[in-house]
Amino acid sequence: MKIALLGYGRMGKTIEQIALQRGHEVVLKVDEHTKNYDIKTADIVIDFSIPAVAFNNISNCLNNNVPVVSGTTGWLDKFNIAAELCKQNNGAFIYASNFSLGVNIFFELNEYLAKMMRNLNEYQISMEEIHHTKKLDAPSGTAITLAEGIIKNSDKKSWALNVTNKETEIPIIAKRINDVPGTHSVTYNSSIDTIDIKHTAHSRDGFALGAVVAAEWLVGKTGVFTMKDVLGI
Ligand SMILES: NC(=O)C1=CN([C@@H]2O[C@H](COP(=O)(O)OP(=O)(O)OC[C@H]3O[C@@H](n4cnc5c(N)ncnc54)[C@H](OP(=O)(O)O)[C@@H]3O)[C@@H](O)[C@H]2O)C=CC1
Ligand SMILES: O=C(O)C1=N[C@H](C(=O)O)C[C@H](O)C1
Repeated sequence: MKIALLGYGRMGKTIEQIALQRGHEVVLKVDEHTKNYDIKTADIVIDFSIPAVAFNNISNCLNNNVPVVSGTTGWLDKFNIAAELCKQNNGAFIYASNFSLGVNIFFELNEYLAKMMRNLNEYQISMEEIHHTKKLDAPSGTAITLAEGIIKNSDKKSWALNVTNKETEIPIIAKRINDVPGTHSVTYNSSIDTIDIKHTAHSRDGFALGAVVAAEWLVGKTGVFTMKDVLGI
């Protein structure tokens, strides 16, 4: 496949390495300084850019009939507009807050646990995410997906960053430490015991591999998809 990378930072560079190892060609690399470029030279775009430009990048792809995989977080207030644009243009689009296989298994485990904990009111739930100090958004997209998975399967109604006084809110503590690639945990605490589930990324390779696998899967399809579709879980 001919791949265009919108965003050529930590993730763009890791994706390039994995794409080349899997026999693909990177025909375009766009960063903040790239002036004029044509995404139509590519079979697929992979967008790992910044929250402020992700929606424009995705719209540009959909308006030019180029399939697009996006992992950029922090722009999801416009997700429904992007999904509608994809449908109108008969395009192809996958967004995931986290492309790694391990985290997508963790998402399933989180929902299963939330269902089991639903009526156990003696347990207090909390979440923690830890990332490197260069991260622009908080809480992480992955933490928001985890919180949504709990809300869908419990009587919690919303999440709150760092502090909450409301029984119906899930507190998400966001920590920024050195070069941490991404650590997420969900904790149910009672006076008797604590149940923790945790995913620790050791590098960015899992995110990048998942994004390239999603791109390979998306080419030739039309619709708005998720990593559940790609992984068949
Ligand atoms: N879904 C997932 O699995 C994962 C998602 N992410 C998300 O991916 C995004 C990128 O992360 P990361 O690579 O660490 O961030 P970086 O800051 O390292 O990279 C962002 C890149 O976007 C570029 N950029 C800035 N403006 C534009 C623009 N107008 N058009 C195109 N590119 C632009 C930057 O350019 P310049 O270098 O010139 O500043 C940089 O190359 C974040 O939102 C992060 O949360 C991260 C890991 C996994
Ligand atoms: O910015 C990052 O680095 C990461 N962002 C994603 C998120 O916001 O969840 C995924 C991963 O945790 C790394």
